[in-house]
Amino acid sequence: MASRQTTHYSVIVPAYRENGNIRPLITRIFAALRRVDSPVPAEQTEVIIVDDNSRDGSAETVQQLQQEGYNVRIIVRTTERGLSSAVVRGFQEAQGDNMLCMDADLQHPPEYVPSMLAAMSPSHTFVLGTRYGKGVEMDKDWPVHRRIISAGARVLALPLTTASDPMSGFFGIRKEAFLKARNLNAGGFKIALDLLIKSQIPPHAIAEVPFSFGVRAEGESKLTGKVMIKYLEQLAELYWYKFSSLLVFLVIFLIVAFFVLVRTWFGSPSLDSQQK
Ligand SMILES: Nc1nc2c(ncn2[C@@H]2O[C@H](COP(=O)(O)OP(=O)(O)O[C@H]3O[C@H](CO)[C@@H](O)[C@H](O)[C@@H]3O)[C@@H](O)[C@H]2O)c(=O)[nH]1
Repeated sequence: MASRQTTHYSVIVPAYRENGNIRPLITRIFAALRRVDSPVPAEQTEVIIVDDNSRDGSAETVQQLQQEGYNVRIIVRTTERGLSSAVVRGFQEAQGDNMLCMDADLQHPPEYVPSMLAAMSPSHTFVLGTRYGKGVEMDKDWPVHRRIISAGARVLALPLTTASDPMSGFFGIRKEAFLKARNLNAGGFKIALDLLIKSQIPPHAIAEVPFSFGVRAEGESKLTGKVMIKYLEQLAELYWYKFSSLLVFLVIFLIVAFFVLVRTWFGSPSLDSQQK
């Protein structure tokens, strides 16, 4: 197992009832990292699974994988729940400077992990796996309603960021950028969007990596109506976060402009009228 000092790369996997996907995920990540052409050494990479007390054998599977020599550990949370807060916890625990987040369900291709990890640097502090890049095709089995929800969610976020797919759950951030973020929204699913704004990632610091979003290998999606409502709440908060100072400036400007106009229209009392 890699020692604390040599872990430069961390992969964070939020997981809830994903036991069936954990073994193929971990073995495929490390197979990709062990390839001779991998830009990132497997020995310098850790995987952290943040599980919300699934009680489906996930912890035992991780234990077996550890015994087989894989650098993977599991954090089992018993008092907290939720995808975004699980990702934040993983980032807090990560030892690496380059931190990647991906789903457990193999919708994010594990073979992309080495290049995604390597894409982060002090000048590219954010890497985004995008489903809207050139030549990317959505899996034809991806349900129509999910495509519509995804497109709608993306349009609503357009004024907030230049990133092409801020809804993506396949993204990475450098530790120093993550540490800049304050008051992260730990509810809902859209932690990448929150980080892009609250870590103040400039457009030129975002490296985008196009990938094809597959369908779930096993288990069920946890994206419910409640998660979508949480997204709308999050958007309202982010709009306020990003545009409130502009709004205050605009209001002050309008008030000043109003008084200037009133003064110009009605004029100040002339000297003549004052002398009368
Ligand atoms: N620890 C923890 N993990 C969770 C929870 N809810 C979901 N997860 C884990 O988070 C990952 C994504 O959850 P899914 O339920 O599979 O989400 P999805 O519907 O496929 O949505 C994905 O794609 C969206 C884009 O369409 C993304 O916006 C979203 O973030 C996610 O990546 C999976 O590994 C899942 O086990 C939770 O409450 N706690």
